[in-house]
Amino acid sequence: MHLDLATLSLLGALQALLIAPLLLLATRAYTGRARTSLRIWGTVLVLQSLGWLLAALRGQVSDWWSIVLANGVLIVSYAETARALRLLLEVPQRRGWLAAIGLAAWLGIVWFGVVQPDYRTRVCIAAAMLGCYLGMLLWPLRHALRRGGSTAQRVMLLVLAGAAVAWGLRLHELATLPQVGLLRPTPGNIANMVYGTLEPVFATLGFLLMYNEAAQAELRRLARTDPLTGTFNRLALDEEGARMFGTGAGLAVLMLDADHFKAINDRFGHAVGDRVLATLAHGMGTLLRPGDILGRVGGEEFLLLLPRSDLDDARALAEALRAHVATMSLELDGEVQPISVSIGVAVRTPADRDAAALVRRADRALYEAKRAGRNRVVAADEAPA
Ligand SMILES: Nc1nc2c(ncn2[C@@H]2O[C@H](COP(=O)(O)OP(=O)(O)OP(=O)(O)O)[C@@H](O)[C@H]2O)c(=O)[nH]1
Repeated sequence: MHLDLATLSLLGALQALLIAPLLLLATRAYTGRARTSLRIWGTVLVLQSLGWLLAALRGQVSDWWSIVLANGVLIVSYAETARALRLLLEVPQRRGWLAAIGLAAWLGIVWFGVVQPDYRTRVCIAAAMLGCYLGMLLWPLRHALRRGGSTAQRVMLLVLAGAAVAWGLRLHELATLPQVGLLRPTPGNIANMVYGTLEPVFATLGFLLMYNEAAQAELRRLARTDPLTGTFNRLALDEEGARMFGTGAGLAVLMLDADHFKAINDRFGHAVGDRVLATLAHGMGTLLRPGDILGRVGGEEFLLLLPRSDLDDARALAEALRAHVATMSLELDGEVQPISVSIGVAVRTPADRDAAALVRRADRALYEAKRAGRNRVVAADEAPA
């Protein structure tokens, strides 16, 4: 069987070129991080196809095209690949490092490509650069996989490992074969070209799987978040409440309600009222322990789930929250406006059948706190303090 490496390279270029517009078109339907990562990946494919095309023309066009420009374009595509994947892995971009590694490699390749031609040194430089980029992906991927990881991340790990193996073979040949060259049909070169030809499909599949996973996680986060305050919403509170109740451990629930909130809305307007709610949520959030769950159940009412807490813990936190809010001076339209919250507390008892029963008792305690004059804490089944 005769494998023509230039033809393989062209096939890789064609594949990447066919997939790229589909991805770039698809970006229109998305926003935010999802859109940015898809766009970067689409650009990566365009750059790769251009790079492979120029590389395939080695010997037929000047070295400035097939070495200097081809490598420059491919290096940018590898750096952008790392950027797109780091975006999906939610780790800092390190754009400075990506650019510095790419530039150093490109300068080295230009020097040993045009000024003092040396194929072996060029391949070593390219391998070192790819090694750095691979490291910048494998490190966060390893961390993600250690925390459980996902199928998509494992697929991406295989794709990256495939690239490392193909390059390892190429380096091995570089050290052992007397005659080397990009388009010589040696096993290492063939493995590299075959991998390079298939890579746009495999890597894009891995990327899309990871992308889909990140999009799902983002959707789930949005579906569980109250957009006004950034705290959990009722759906998340129901789920978390059921989960905490299901553990059988101690559980306390605080129902908090801003006092005379209607007056703030009436006087300063709904938009200012919204800002007050966000400030309240943020202020209360600063007093919570890891694992405590704060959410808005609606209007000016918040629910706080306190796992592994007894009545003393819950009352102490409720009192701290009440006191903290009472000292928050809100400057609204140039006026300092006092604000307070009333809080109902309930802790799990053997009679509670589910978390909802606990919430109902906290709600009744809150009603008692309001009735007793507001700005106070009342525990369920207790007389108002
Ligand atoms: N700005 C803003 N106001 C809201 C929102 N949801 C509900 N409200 C308002 O919150 C106010 C709640 O009023 P009430 O239920 O009478 O309670 P209150 O004035 O706080 O009085 P007490 O709870 O009895 O102390 C109403 O004016 C609602 O319009 C919201 O998302 N944003």
